[in-house]
Amino acid sequence: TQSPHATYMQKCLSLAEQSPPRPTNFRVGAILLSRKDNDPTGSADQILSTGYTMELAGNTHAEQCCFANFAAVHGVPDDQVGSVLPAEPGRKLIMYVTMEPCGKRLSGNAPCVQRITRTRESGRPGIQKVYFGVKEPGTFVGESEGCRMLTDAGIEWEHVGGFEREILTVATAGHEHSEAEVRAALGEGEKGKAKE
Ligand SMILES: Nc1nc(=O)c(N)c(NC[C@H](O)[C@H](O)[C@H](O)COP(=O)(O)O)[nH]1
Ligand SMILES: [Zn+2]
Repeated sequence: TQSPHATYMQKCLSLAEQSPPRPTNFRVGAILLSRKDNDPTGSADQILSTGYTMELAGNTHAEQCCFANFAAVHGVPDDQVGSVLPAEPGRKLIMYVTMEPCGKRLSGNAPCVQRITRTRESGRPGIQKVYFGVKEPGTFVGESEGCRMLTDAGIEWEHVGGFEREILTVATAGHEHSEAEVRAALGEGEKGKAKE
């Protein structure tokens, strides 16, 4: 059975390409969906929302826009999105995102891992699993904390391989040394050469 992860990662990449390039963040795309239990091909998936970096006004992240878009459709403020996300038995909420959700932001705005964990408040199941295409490169915050924080919050995560170079190229398009950053993140920097 063909897993749906690659298809969704490519959809997230298309979303990320709509993000305006900036030197101060990464261009990322995110999809929120509801998946029926024991449906490995995602044949019964229901897409609930999508988002990309700076889709909404201000210094907004893809995951943040994904939640904000859903909250807007349901007439609640962003920080109450958990109260309107579906909580159906036999289905799970899943997020696909091109880059590991941030655990820390230089701007000091609420990190996306916090926004994801908050969907599990007041007894609602919220987001159960996050699939991402690359770990966050060290450009802004050094060693990324997102995965560890998701695990600490009891949220599963999984890396979907195969799109690293494309994801990083799109993510860093607004950066002055994008190519070097991509090579470094892929481990093709000085260290990489030594291995050859
Ligand atoms: N997963 C993820 N989705 C995004 O949409 C996005 N822009 C980032 N980027 C992570 C990076 O760590 C922060 O962009 C910098 O730390 C700057 O912080 P601000 O974005 O200004 O709050 N990460
Ligand atoms: Zn974020």
